[in-house]
Amino acid sequence: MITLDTITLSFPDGDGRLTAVDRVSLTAHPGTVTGITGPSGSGKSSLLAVAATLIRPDAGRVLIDDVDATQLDAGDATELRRSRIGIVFQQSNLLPSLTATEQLTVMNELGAKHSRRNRGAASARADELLDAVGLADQRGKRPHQLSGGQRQRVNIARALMNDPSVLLVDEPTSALDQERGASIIELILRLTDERNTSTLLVTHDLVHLPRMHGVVHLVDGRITEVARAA
Ligand SMILES: Nc1ncnc2c1ncn2[C@@H]1O[C@H](COP(=O)(O)OP(=O)(O)OP(=O)(O)O)[C@@H](O)[C@H]1O
Repeated sequence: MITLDTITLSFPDGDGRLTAVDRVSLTAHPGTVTGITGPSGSGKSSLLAVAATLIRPDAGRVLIDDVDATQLDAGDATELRRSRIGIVFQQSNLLPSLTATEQLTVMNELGAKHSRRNRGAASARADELLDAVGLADQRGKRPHQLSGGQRQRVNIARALMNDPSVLLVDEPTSALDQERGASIIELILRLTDERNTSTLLVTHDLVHLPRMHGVVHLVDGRITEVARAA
């Protein structure tokens, strides 16, 4: 579970500061996808970066399974991120020289020390996840040999490698056509259900929102609207 409690985040802006996220609170429960939407510059990616413990907010708490990440030192926050949080960035950041399987197994090396798998178990886990995202027959391919949709599936599988309880996804459909985008959203919904993750999904694509369990709408860093469970 993830709770963002009264998060405020600002950036230096000329002589003053620009408030990118303004007192935002939300909770995502296991097995649900909460959509975060809003116009360009409304703070969606900034909010996700705070949820990912990549940026410390000016104020507010980030509770990951009841641990307040904002109170941890950098090392413990990194450990928490690696063990509990899966992140799918907007830009595919797959490593060009690695096969799909290796993109996942390398995450095992980076995972929290106490939960690291041995090589065989990591490889079996990678196979199982690539199977789950529909890439069982593409395991040996490198990013340039995969389509945009397939690369996004590898990204999603990779984010799940270390059994996160929280899954954070930034604009997963932006580089895809409508049909492929819709199938990526369906995949995230299914994996959220099967793996019981608390998922936050940033999208500006309104067509996907009815499929989400909850939706928050941001304008100028503030929540202006909450639909359903969020
Ligand atoms: N590192 C930064 N330094 C300064 N200002 C920033 C930084 N990151 C974001 N901002 C500003 O914070 C505000 C929110 O940006 P953010 O990227 O979170 O919006 P967004 O809703 O994700 O936009 P988009 O849909 O275009 O990706 C914007 O005004 C942006 O210019």
